[in-house]
Amino acid sequence: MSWLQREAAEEQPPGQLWVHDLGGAGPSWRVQGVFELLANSPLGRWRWQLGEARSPALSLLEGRRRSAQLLVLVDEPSAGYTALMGVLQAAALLGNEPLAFLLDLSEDVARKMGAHIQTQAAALGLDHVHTVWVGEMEACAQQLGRTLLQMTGLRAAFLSGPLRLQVQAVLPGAGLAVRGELLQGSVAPGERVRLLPSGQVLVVRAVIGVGNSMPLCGDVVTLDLEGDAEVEPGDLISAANDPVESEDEFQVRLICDGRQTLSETADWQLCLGPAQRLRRVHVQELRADEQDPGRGLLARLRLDAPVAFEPSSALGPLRMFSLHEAASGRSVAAGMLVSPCRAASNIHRQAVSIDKQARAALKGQQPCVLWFTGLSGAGKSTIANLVEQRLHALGQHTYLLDGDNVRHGLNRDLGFSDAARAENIRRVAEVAKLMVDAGLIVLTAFISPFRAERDLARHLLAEGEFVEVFVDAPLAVAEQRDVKGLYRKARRGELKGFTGIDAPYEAPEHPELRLDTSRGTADMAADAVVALLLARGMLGAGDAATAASVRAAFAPVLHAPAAQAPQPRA
Ligand SMILES: Nc1ncnc2c1ncn2[C@@H]1O[C@H](COP(=O)(O)OS(=O)(=O)O)[C@@H](OP(=O)(O)O)[C@H]1O
Ligand SMILES: Nc1ncnc2c1ncn2[C@@H]1O[C@H](COP(=O)(O)OP(=O)(O)O)[C@@H](O)[C@H]1O
Repeated sequence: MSWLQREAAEEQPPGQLWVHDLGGAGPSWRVQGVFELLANSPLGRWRWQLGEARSPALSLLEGRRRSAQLLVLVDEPSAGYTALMGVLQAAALLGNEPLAFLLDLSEDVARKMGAHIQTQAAALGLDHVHTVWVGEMEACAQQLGRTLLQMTGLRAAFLSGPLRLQVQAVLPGAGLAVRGELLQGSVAPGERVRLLPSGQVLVVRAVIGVGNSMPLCGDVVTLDLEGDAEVEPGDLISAANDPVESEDEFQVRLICDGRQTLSETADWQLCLGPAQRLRRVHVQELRADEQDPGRGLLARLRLDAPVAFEPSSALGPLRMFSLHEAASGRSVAAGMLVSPCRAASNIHRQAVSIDKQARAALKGQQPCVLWFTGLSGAGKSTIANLVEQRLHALGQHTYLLDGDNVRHGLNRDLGFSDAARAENIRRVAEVAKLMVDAGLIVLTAFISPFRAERDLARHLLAEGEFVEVFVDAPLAVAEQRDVKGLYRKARRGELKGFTGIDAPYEAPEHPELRLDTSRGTADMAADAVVALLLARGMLGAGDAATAASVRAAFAPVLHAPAAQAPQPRA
């Protein structure tokens, strides 16, 4: 057993139970007995924590932020139906969270109250509300254990989503190892993951979970990671090609402790998810929700650094936070991220009558992106240029986005770290998508060394709109060409992190076209690209006459033997 495995096994935490006590008098000795039995039960090592007596919304939100299962303790018949309603409304506010009520009441009162809870829950559209009666302690512990497993099981539904793991601890020792709760998806050795908010891409060397079984959502796992990155508790590890967003300014909904009044001028700290990492935050535009005063306050928050978030997610740790007074550390409110405040906030998508198809039809073409990827000097720019000339001559509307040029303008703030390259490609992909929406045939010529970012670009576009062209020249050939003298500099050690020398290039596995530029000429390669577009019916889509003239112009290429023109991969 490695030190990492030993450490992971020792620190495997039990399930967390967040208890909201409706009456406020604390759990009776019988309830404590039930919890005691549950803590040592084969149905899970549940550890309970009593939430502070505060508003139900605040309390439940705090529990979900910690990723705990929510349990409401009802121990007086007079706890009243209004209070119960408050809890159910809070659960609805949080978005149909699984919730259990533990009824420490006489049997007939418990039965009536249980029926009432279920009726009200159904009226509010809550599907996952359970009631458990505290009768005989052993039986109650068993029923509660099964209920909790069922509630946890709901979370296993998240297994199919993209990976989301919040880092709770960075383990000391050699290499980079982190521990955190698997919130969604799965993770396996060899996978590329993206650390957020930094955007760094790392490779998973080993996953140490519970025993030898595959870790499930809710499990705490330890990841042994390959790569160099600054990781802190609170960071999020996500699927490399399906990351969540990061932002530093949000519209939020706040639920305050009844005794507190918030002020915009005070110093606040925010804690997102269960990782307990506090961030300085500036509260702005604090106001009541006039349309729905019962749902707390609305505010705009600006953090000192971006955080990974997913307001639309059902995962509490990616959208629920607690707010603390900076001076005392006291928690004064809980809240939910509603949306990021980008420059374009308050702008809503509008159905437009002139859409991509209409624009493309006017141009008589089928918009797409020709994504050229390959080593520096492989021939991306040369070939993309020639292809654009050919398409232009055929009356097609094009635009060429070239690495060197974009880096002088839109992306002048980006260097060549993994994260900067990823952001470079993300922005280019977004721009290309807009241009496709405008009806253009877009050509991009970027090294784009990582598969994940190229996949991201592919997924931004509709089926068939992304044509990946692998401009494949062996490193030795590209290096010998050394168009800009950069390989020589890199070999002399004057240029660090140069692709192919000391920075990686991940060749496409299934490109639409592979061009071996060490064999054919640039002209032949350009013809092959046009031939592919023709073969796919992507040129001259507007009218039959254009289509015929395009085909006539490229007849020699279409019939060229394989030896002369590189052919698309099957
Ligand atoms: N460290 C390092 N690694 C690779 N390339 C470097 C580097 N530093 C500068 N250059 C020059 O930048 C061009 C590549 O920019 P890209 O935007 O295409 O790169 S990336 O794919 O986003 O990583 C590339 O131009 P091309 O040869 O046209 O690809 C290089 O001229
Ligand atoms: N078959 C070929 N395809 C493309 N370029 C070629 C080919 N054979 C030789 N070259 C030369 O290789 C160099 C490629 O440079 P460039 O297009 O700038 O590459 P990159 O896009 O990777 O930066 C050019 O000088 C070009 O003339």
